[in-house]
Amino acid sequence: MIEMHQLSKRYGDVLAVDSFDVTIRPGVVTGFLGPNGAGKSTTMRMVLGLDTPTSGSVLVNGRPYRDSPAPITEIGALLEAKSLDKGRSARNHLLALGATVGVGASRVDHLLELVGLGDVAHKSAGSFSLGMGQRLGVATALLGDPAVVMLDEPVNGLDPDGILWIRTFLPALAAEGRTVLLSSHLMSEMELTAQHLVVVGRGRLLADVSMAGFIAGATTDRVRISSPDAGRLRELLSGPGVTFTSETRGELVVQGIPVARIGECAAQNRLVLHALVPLVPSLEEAYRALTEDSVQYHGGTGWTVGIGVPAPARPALVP
Ligand SMILES: Nc1ncnc2c1ncn2[C@@H]1O[C@H](COP(=O)(O)OP(=O)(O)OP(=O)(O)O)[C@@H](O)[C@H]1O
Repeated sequence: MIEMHQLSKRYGDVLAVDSFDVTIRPGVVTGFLGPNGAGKSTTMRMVLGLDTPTSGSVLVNGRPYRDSPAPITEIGALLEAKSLDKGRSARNHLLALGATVGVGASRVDHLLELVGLGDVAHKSAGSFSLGMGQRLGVATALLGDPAVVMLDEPVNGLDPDGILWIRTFLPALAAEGRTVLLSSHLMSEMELTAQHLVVVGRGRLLADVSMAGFIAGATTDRVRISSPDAGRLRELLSGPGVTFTSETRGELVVQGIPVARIGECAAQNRLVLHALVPLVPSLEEAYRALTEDSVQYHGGTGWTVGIGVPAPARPALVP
């Protein structure tokens, strides 16, 4: 378990982490989300004792990580996949690290197989692709069979097979009773992997809530209509504030008009409906709605972050 108590970090004028009160619990994968510069890496560095909090504290399994008598069994982390001795083979890299903490060859070989590097165990880690380096980083994090696993962007550079592996592997680690904290900018993967979310923006805690609660709190007013009279319905529903975001033969997605009004309109005009479905937002839509005010670094394409509609009132996302 990771417990943050009023955890804060200031770099000069920048309050990178502002009074986080968060507990990352065992048994589930917790996703750590936030725009660039939100404070995720700073938080993870403080968890590991690599950065000292300006104020507040963070405990790993009940004590500061620096005070742990057997740190490698407390927490395994992947922060920078390429921080390894590139001259060594993958196996020798793990053996060298393992030797400092009493982990032997059989566990190293088991881990290499587990992360899919068994066939290249004797290749130089310096020749590894980004994705292979990520796999080796995950193996390194797991060397000490740690109770807490913390991975920063582990999916970065992985091929589809590797992405699928992370998607099943991390929930399996959590199901064993471990605490798993995962940061990623890949929303679709996060939605499939994490059961709980901690969302930060500009150093502030924006949400600490279950995945289901997060998505349920962000309603969209998009409705999918399937009807042989789709063209006529479109004419009748058109008006100020109403947009049609997708249209194929016999199907419309309309935004800006309540679902009940659409049904009434169809009934009044004796139009046949095959389906009238309020659309559930994706994690990406829910995330953008919550963080659109917290994005500091916008691209220069004229594209606006956010889903184009005002964020609806949402239930509290921080306990
Ligand atoms: N060593 C440092 N010195 C000064 N400022 C720093 C330092 N580390 C981070 N910052 C600042 O703290 C803020 C939070 O940075 P951090 O790297 O924690 O964000 P992040 O959420 O991990 O971003 P990203 O998603 O881009 O990795 C940023 O404004 C960053 O510029």
